[in-house]
Amino acid sequence: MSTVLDSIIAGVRADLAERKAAKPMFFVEREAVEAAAAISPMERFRAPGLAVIAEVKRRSPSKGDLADIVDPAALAGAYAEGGAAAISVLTERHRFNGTLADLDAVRARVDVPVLRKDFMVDEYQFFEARAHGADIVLLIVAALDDSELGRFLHLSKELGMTALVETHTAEEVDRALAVGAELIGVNNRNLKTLDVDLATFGLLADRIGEDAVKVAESGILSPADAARVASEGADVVLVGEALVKHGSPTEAVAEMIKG
Ligand SMILES: O=C(O)c1ccccc1NCC(=O)[C@H](O)[C@H](O)COP(=O)(O)O
Repeated sequence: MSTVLDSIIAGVRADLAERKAAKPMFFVEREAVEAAAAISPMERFRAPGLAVIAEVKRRSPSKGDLADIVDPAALAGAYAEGGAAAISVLTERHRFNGTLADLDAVRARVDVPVLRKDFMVDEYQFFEARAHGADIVLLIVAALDDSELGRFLHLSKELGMTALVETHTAEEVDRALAVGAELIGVNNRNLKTLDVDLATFGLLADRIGEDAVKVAESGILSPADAARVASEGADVVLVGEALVKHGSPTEAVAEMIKG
Protein backbone atom coordinates (compact mmCIF):
# COMPACT_ATOMS: atom_id res chain seq x y z
CA MET A 1 0.00 0.00 0.00
CA SER A 2 1.27 3.45 -0.90
CA THR A 3 2.08 5.71 2.10
CA VAL A 4 2.23 9.51 2.56
CA LEU A 5 6.01 9.24 2.40
CA ASP A 6 5.80 7.38 -0.94
CA SER A 7 3.55 10.07 -2.39
CA ILE A 8 5.81 12.91 -1.14
CA ILE A 9 8.81 11.19 -2.72
CA ALA A 10 6.98 10.72 -6.03
CA GLY A 11 6.46 14.52 -6.15
CA VAL A 12 10.09 15.12 -5.17
CA ARG A 13 11.32 12.88 -8.00
CA ALA A 14 9.10 14.64 -10.56
CA ASP A 15 10.41 18.08 -9.49
CA LEU A 16 13.94 16.76 -9.51
CA ALA A 17 13.63 15.56 -13.11
CA GLU A 18 12.63 19.11 -14.14
CA ARG A 19 15.53 20.72 -12.29
CA LYS A 20 17.99 18.21 -13.76
CA ALA A 21 16.74 18.98 -17.25
CA ALA A 22 17.06 22.74 -16.62
CA LYS A 23 20.50 22.48 -15.00
CA PRO A 24 22.49 19.31 -15.68
CA MET A 25 24.59 17.72 -12.91
CA PHE A 26 27.88 19.10 -14.22
CA PHE A 27 26.83 22.70 -13.48
CA VAL A 28 25.47 21.91 -10.02
CA GLU A 29 28.65 20.00 -9.15
CA ARG A 30 30.70 23.05 -10.11
CA GLU A 31 28.50 25.37 -8.01
CA ALA A 32 28.83 23.01 -5.04
CA VAL A 33 32.62 23.03 -5.27
CA GLU A 34 32.69 26.83 -5.57
CA ALA A 35 30.38 27.44 -2.57
CA ALA A 36 31.80 28.72 0.73
CA ALA A 37 32.86 25.82 2.96
CA ALA A 38 30.16 24.14 5.04
CA ILE A 39 30.03 24.80 8.80
CA SER A 40 29.90 21.79 11.13
CA PRO A 41 27.15 21.92 13.78
CA MET A 42 28.66 19.09 15.83
CA GLU A 43 30.70 21.09 18.35
CA ARG A 44 27.65 23.15 19.30
CA PHE A 45 25.41 20.06 19.35
CA ARG A 46 27.84 18.27 21.70
CA ALA A 47 28.20 21.24 24.06
CA PRO A 48 26.37 21.12 27.42
CA GLY A 49 22.71 22.17 27.36
CA LEU A 50 19.95 21.54 24.88
CA ALA A 51 20.52 22.80 21.33
CA VAL A 52 17.60 23.84 19.13
CA ILE A 53 17.31 23.40 15.37
CA ALA A 54 14.60 25.92 14.51
CA GLU A 55 12.57 25.21 11.39
CA VAL A 56 11.18 27.47 8.68
CA LYS A 57 7.93 25.60 7.97
CA ARG A 58 4.92 27.08 6.15
CA ARG A 59 2.69 24.07 5.85
CA SER A 60 2.74 20.33 6.37
CA PRO A 61 0.89 17.22 5.24
CA SER A 62 -0.32 16.59 8.79
CA LYS A 63 -1.44 20.10 9.78
CA GLY A 64 -2.03 22.00 6.52
CA ASP A 65 -1.16 25.72 6.56
CA LEU A 66 0.86 26.67 9.63
CA ALA A 67 2.21 30.18 9.01
CA ASP A 68 2.39 32.71 6.21
CA ILE A 69 6.16 33.14 6.14
CA VAL A 70 6.83 35.87 3.59
CA ASP A 71 10.37 36.59 4.78
CA PRO A 72 12.12 33.34 5.72
CA ALA A 73 15.42 35.17 6.25
CA ALA A 74 13.86 37.47 8.86
CA LEU A 75 12.38 34.46 10.65
CA ALA A 76 15.74 32.66 10.60
CA GLY A 77 17.45 35.82 11.91
CA ALA A 78 14.95 35.96 14.77
CA TYR A 79 15.60 32.28 15.55
CA ALA A 80 19.37 32.87 15.59
CA GLU A 81 18.89 35.82 17.93
CA GLY A 82 17.01 33.53 20.31
CA GLY A 83 20.00 31.16 20.35
CA ALA A 84 19.12 28.56 17.70
CA ALA A 85 22.12 26.29 17.08
CA ALA A 86 21.00 25.67 13.48
CA ILE A 87 18.16 26.56 11.14
CA SER A 88 16.15 23.98 9.22
CA VAL A 89 14.64 25.05 5.91
CA LEU A 90 12.04 22.85 4.25
CA THR A 91 12.65 23.04 0.52
CA GLU A 92 9.95 20.62 -0.66
CA ARG A 93 7.34 22.42 -2.74
CA HIS A 94 4.07 20.47 -2.96
CA ARG A 95 3.40 19.52 0.67
CA PHE A 96 5.48 22.09 2.57
CA ASN A 97 5.39 25.12 0.26
CA GLY A 98 9.17 25.45 0.54
CA THR A 99 11.76 26.40 -2.08
CA LEU A 100 15.48 26.49 -2.66
CA ALA A 101 15.10 30.28 -2.74
CA ASP A 102 14.12 30.06 0.97
CA LEU A 103 17.39 28.22 1.59
CA ASP A 104 19.36 30.90 -0.28
CA ALA A 105 17.69 33.69 1.69
CA VAL A 106 18.28 32.00 5.05
CA ARG A 107 21.88 31.10 4.19
CA ALA A 108 22.58 34.74 3.30
CA ARG A 109 21.12 35.98 6.62
CA VAL A 110 22.50 33.69 9.36
CA ASP A 111 25.93 32.48 10.43
CA VAL A 112 24.71 29.32 12.18
CA PRO A 113 24.60 26.02 10.24
CA VAL A 114 21.64 25.54 7.91
CA LEU A 115 19.84 22.25 7.30
CA ARG A 116 18.29 21.58 3.91
CA LYS A 117 15.20 19.67 5.05
CA ASP A 118 14.00 17.67 2.08
CA PHE A 119 13.50 14.12 0.93
CA MET A 120 16.95 13.22 -0.37
CA VAL A 121 16.81 10.36 -2.85
CA ASP A 122 19.33 11.28 -5.55
CA GLU A 123 23.01 12.42 -5.66
CA TYR A 124 21.97 15.56 -7.54
CA GLN A 125 20.15 16.92 -4.46
CA PHE A 126 23.33 16.74 -2.35
CA PHE A 127 25.35 18.85 -4.80
CA GLU A 128 22.37 21.18 -5.07
CA ALA A 129 22.12 21.49 -1.26
CA ARG A 130 25.80 22.41 -1.03
CA ALA A 131 25.54 24.81 -3.99
CA HIS A 132 22.76 26.62 -2.08
CA GLY A 133 24.84 26.85 1.11
CA ALA A 134 23.49 23.95 3.16
CA ASP A 135 25.69 22.63 5.97
CA ILE A 136 23.43 19.76 7.01
CA VAL A 137 21.25 17.40 4.97
CA LEU A 138 18.56 14.97 6.03
CA LEU A 139 18.75 11.24 5.32
CA ILE A 140 15.46 9.51 6.13
CA VAL A 141 16.25 5.85 6.79
CA ALA A 142 12.67 4.79 5.92
CA ALA A 143 13.11 6.27 2.44
CA LEU A 144 16.48 4.70 1.58
CA ASP A 145 17.97 1.22 1.25
CA ASP A 146 21.27 0.41 3.00
CA SER A 147 23.33 1.00 -0.10
CA GLU A 148 21.78 4.46 -0.68
CA LEU A 149 22.14 5.30 3.00
CA GLY A 150 25.87 4.47 3.00
CA ARG A 151 26.50 6.20 -0.35
CA PHE A 152 24.63 9.38 0.60
CA LEU A 153 26.28 9.57 4.02
CA HIS A 154 29.66 9.31 2.33
CA LEU A 155 28.76 11.91 -0.31
CA SER A 156 27.51 14.35 2.35
CA LYS A 157 30.86 14.05 4.15
CA GLU A 158 32.83 14.42 0.92
CA LEU A 159 30.99 17.70 0.32
CA GLY A 160 31.80 18.82 3.88
CA MET A 161 28.20 18.50 5.07
CA THR A 162 26.85 16.74 8.16
CA ALA A 163 24.06 14.21 7.63
CA LEU A 164 21.18 14.10 10.09
CA VAL A 165 20.11 10.46 9.82
CA GLU A 166 16.45 10.20 10.75
CA THR A 167 14.93 7.09 12.31
CA HIS A 168 11.58 6.04 13.73
CA THR A 169 12.03 2.43 14.83
CA ALA A 170 14.66 0.25 16.54
CA GLU A 171 15.48 -1.38 13.22
CA GLU A 172 16.07 2.01 11.62
CA VAL A 173 18.33 3.05 14.51
CA ASP A 174 20.39 -0.12 13.95
CA ARG A 175 20.64 0.69 10.23
CA ALA A 176 21.75 4.26 11.00
CA LEU A 177 24.43 2.99 13.41
CA ALA A 178 25.57 0.33 10.92
CA VAL A 179 26.46 2.96 8.30
CA GLY A 180 28.33 5.04 10.89
CA ALA A 181 25.88 7.93 11.41
CA GLU A 182 27.17 10.45 13.95
CA LEU A 183 24.05 12.61 14.13
CA ILE A 184 20.91 10.52 14.61
CA GLY A 185 17.39 11.89 14.75
CA VAL A 186 14.39 10.10 16.17
CA ASN A 187 11.26 11.39 14.50
CA ASN A 188 8.30 11.24 16.86
CA ARG A 189 6.12 11.49 13.76
CA ASN A 190 5.57 8.26 11.85
CA LEU A 191 6.03 9.41 8.26
CA LYS A 192 3.82 6.60 6.98
CA THR A 193 0.76 7.37 9.13
CA LEU A 194 1.66 10.94 10.30
CA ASP A 195 0.78 9.94 13.88
CA VAL A 196 2.90 11.74 16.50
CA ASP A 197 3.94 10.09 19.76
CA LEU A 198 6.42 12.06 21.85
CA ALA A 199 7.31 8.85 23.70
CA THR A 200 9.08 7.52 20.58
CA PHE A 201 12.30 9.41 21.34
CA GLY A 202 12.58 8.04 24.88
CA LEU A 203 11.96 4.49 23.69
CA LEU A 204 14.84 4.64 21.17
CA ALA A 205 17.38 6.96 22.84
CA ASP A 206 19.30 4.22 24.71
CA ARG A 207 19.61 2.14 21.57
CA ILE A 208 21.48 5.00 19.87
CA GLY A 209 24.15 4.87 22.62
CA GLU A 210 26.53 7.60 23.68
CA ASP A 211 28.72 8.07 20.63
CA ALA A 212 26.20 9.67 18.28
CA VAL A 213 24.53 13.02 18.91
CA LYS A 214 20.79 12.49 19.52
CA VAL A 215 18.12 14.71 17.99
CA ALA A 216 14.46 14.57 19.04
CA GLU A 217 12.32 15.61 16.08
CA SER A 218 8.65 16.59 15.70
CA GLY A 219 5.77 17.06 18.10
CA ILE A 220 7.76 19.24 20.52
CA LEU A 221 5.09 21.83 21.18
CA SER A 222 6.26 23.46 24.42
CA PRO A 223 9.34 24.02 26.59
CA ALA A 224 8.00 21.21 28.82
CA ASP A 225 8.12 18.83 25.82
CA ALA A 226 11.71 19.96 25.13
CA ALA A 227 12.63 19.40 28.79
CA ARG A 228 11.07 15.93 28.66
CA VAL A 229 13.11 14.73 25.67
CA ALA A 230 16.25 16.39 27.08
CA SER A 231 15.74 14.38 30.29
CA GLU A 232 15.49 11.27 28.10
CA GLY A 233 18.84 11.98 26.46
CA ALA A 234 18.22 14.44 23.62
CA ASP A 235 21.18 16.70 22.84
CA VAL A 236 19.19 18.59 20.23
CA VAL A 237 15.52 19.24 19.46
CA LEU A 238 14.20 19.99 15.97
CA VAL A 239 11.13 22.20 16.22
CA GLY A 240 8.86 23.62 13.52
CA GLU A 241 5.18 24.18 14.29
CA ALA A 242 5.57 25.54 17.84
CA LEU A 243 8.06 28.17 16.68
CA VAL A 244 6.29 29.35 13.51
CA LYS A 245 3.00 29.71 15.40
CA HIS A 246 4.40 31.40 18.52
CA GLY A 247 4.27 35.05 17.45
CA SER A 248 7.69 35.89 18.90
CA PRO A 249 10.18 33.48 17.34
CA THR A 250 13.19 34.81 19.24
CA GLU A 251 11.48 34.26 22.60
CA ALA A 252 10.09 30.93 21.46
CA VAL A 253 13.57 29.55 20.74
CA ALA A 254 15.01 30.97 23.97
CA GLU A 255 12.18 29.33 25.96
CA MET A 256 12.78 25.94 24.28
CA ILE A 257 16.48 26.10 25.14
CA LYS A 258 15.69 26.77 28.81
CA GLY A 259 13.12 23.95 28.79
O1 LIG B 1 5.27 17.74 9.41
C1 LIG B 1 4.69 16.85 8.76
O2 LIG B 1 3.44 16.73 8.71
C2 LIG B 1 5.48 15.88 7.94
C3 LIG B 1 4.81 14.91 7.23
C4 LIG B 1 5.51 14.00 6.43
C5 LIG B 1 6.88 14.07 6.35
C6 LIG B 1 7.58 15.04 7.08
C7 LIG B 1 6.89 15.93 7.87
N1 LIG B 1 7.55 16.90 8.58
C8 LIG B 1 8.93 17.14 8.50
C9 LIG B 1 9.55 17.19 9.81
O3 LIG B 1 10.37 16.38 10.09
C10 LIG B 1 9.10 18.25 10.78
O4 LIG B 1 8.86 19.41 10.06
C11 LIG B 1 10.07 18.60 11.89
O5 LIG B 1 10.48 17.49 12.59
C12 LIG B 1 9.37 19.59 12.85
O6 LIG B 1 8.17 19.03 13.32
P1 LIG B 1 7.12 19.87 14.16
O7 LIG B 1 7.87 20.56 15.27
O8 LIG B 1 6.14 18.88 14.68
O9 LIG B 1 6.52 20.86 13.24
